[in-house]
Amino acid sequence: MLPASAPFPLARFRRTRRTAALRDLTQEVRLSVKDLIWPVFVRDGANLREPVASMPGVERLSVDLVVEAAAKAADLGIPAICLFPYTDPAKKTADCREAWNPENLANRAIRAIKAQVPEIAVMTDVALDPYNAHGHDGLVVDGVILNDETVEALVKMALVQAEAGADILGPSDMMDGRILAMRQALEGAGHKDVSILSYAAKYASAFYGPFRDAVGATGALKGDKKTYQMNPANRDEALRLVARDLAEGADMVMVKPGMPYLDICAAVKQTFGAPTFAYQVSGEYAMIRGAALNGWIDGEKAMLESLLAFKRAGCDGILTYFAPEVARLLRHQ
Ligand SMILES: NCc1[nH]cc(CCC(=O)O)c1CC(=O)O
Repeated sequence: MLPASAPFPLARFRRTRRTAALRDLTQEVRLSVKDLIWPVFVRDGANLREPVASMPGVERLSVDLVVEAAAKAADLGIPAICLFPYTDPAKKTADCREAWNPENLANRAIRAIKAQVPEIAVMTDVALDPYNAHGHDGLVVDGVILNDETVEALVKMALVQAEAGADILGPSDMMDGRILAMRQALEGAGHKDVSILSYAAKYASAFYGPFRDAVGATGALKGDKKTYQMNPANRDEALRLVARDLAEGADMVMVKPGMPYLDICAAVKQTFGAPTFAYQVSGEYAMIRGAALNGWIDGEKAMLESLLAFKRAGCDGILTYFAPEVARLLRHQ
């Protein structure tokens, strides 16, 4: 459809921009607190908060403080929180067994939040990178990231997360076949109502740098993730991956990173009409926050504009480290 318009001066586009009321009336998409998923970093200990140097304003929180943060997020109306553990290096092993320890940090955090703030949806990260010393999302043998063996490990990890009470599993590993394997295992174990939000189109991106700092994986990563994460040049492949993951039983899909991949967000939503999310990743956060802290841009306006752009692209929601701040700003709009 080509939007119709009369020739000038019959059409004057500035008429509907003249006042705030007219601009509000003709606004096409809106950002709501209900669109937000808040990623948080969890660490061991009690009453501990630790700043993440490359993400000013973001902290790693001990489980007790994550529960408090979840309660605040729920009060603000944020529907979901997504947990990323900062794992004790002593617990990292080649076989990644801490990943399916029911008492690991992530699972303790899930249980604590669900016990005290049941109304907020808890999303997890399903990938092995917090649990091995090399920082890869899968099992590594002789420098090769194994696919099928990793999928078996991810299934065990997914099951303990579901057991701990997770509402949404977030496989971020980019192995092939993991959605079907997880979905079948969940059905078999009686977790038929646990959702999977597949990181379906996840690109091998430089924008994850600050996150790897936050989870303590920066120095550790050997090489890069290009044999499993996508080539930033590819668009058709993203659509094939989304089709595949939906066919394997994903309830929702994600494009990641966000801002440099809005074309992919739009194509995914238009093609499949499935619940589509974007992850405004750590490097995107750092760019906006860093420029704002230097006085180079208006941070609040830039964060709101960046998130509105995801809605315009067709996303149903956004994972963003700005979630609580944005929720507060939206209350006063
Ligand atoms: N399983 C790894 C994972 N899960 C989420 C992110 C990145 C999130 C961000 O940058 O904010 C990453 C990093 C990576 O793939 O190396």
